Amino acid sequence: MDLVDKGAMLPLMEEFYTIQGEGFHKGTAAYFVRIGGCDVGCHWCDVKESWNAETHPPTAIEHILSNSKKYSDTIVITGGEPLTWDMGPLTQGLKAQGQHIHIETSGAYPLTGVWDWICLSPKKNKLPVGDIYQKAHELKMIVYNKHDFIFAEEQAAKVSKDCMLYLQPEWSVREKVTPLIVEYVMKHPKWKVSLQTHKYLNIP
Ligand SMILES: C[S@@+](CC[C@H](N)C(=O)[O-])C[C@H]1O[C@@H](n2cnc3c(N)ncnc32)[C@H](O)[C@@H]1O
Ligand SMILES: Nc1nc2[nH]cc(C(=O)O)c2c(=O)[nH]1
Ligand code: SF4
Ligand SMILES: [Mg+2]
Repeated sequence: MDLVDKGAMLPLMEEFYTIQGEGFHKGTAAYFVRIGGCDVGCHWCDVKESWNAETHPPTAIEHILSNSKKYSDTIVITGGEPLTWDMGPLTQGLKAQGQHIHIETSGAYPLTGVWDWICLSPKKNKLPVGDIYQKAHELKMIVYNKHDFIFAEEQAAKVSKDCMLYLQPEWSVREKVTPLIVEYVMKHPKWKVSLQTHKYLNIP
């Protein structure tokens, strides 16, 4: 649809007020906006229901703007893969309301929108494109197996020197990989551990 192509409407899956569970801003209250649509296809993705954009109603950005304003100064745009869509209109609207805007992205599509915080989480099957490596504030690598440490270092070589580096266990194998991450971070202290703390807290 034309309005979706322009970013004036977006396939909205859900919006919820919670605590950022992961990465640098872990522990901070934030309003999450989950946009449907992703073709990256991570086999361990914890929101596969987001993938098919057609199952999520095209929603006017004005609706997202007025809802988000009621809840928080900090907005996290996630998905699905939010950069599937033009994030310009939504983020300009949020900025105009004085909100801080964060994105959770694989970087698989060109960066659009204005952002206060970019969390880049690269995926092997569809690598980040364009200049997002230099713009990312944090790099959050998911560890499912041992090879993911090698992939993590390859990706860390591409980000800016000020970018925070996180290793996060893939949830279904957390008992196996968390000890490996702990050992790795002690050996390579430029990395920090990120846990999906919202799942331990039983919050969204
Ligand atoms: C669901 S994704 C949506 C945003 C974007 N598509 C991305 O992958 O960055 C949000 C975050 O959850 C992470 N994630 C997804 N499934 C996970 C899992 N099973 N275990 C740990 N982290 C996961 C992603 O790597 C990403 O950092
Ligand atoms: N609480 C909470 N924190 C999160 N950080 C990143 C999430 C995401 O799915 O993008 C997420 C999420 O789904 N819930
Ligand atoms: S890129 Fe993100 S939303 Fe898409 S499949 Fe991977 S983890 Fe899931
Ligand atoms: Mg999540």
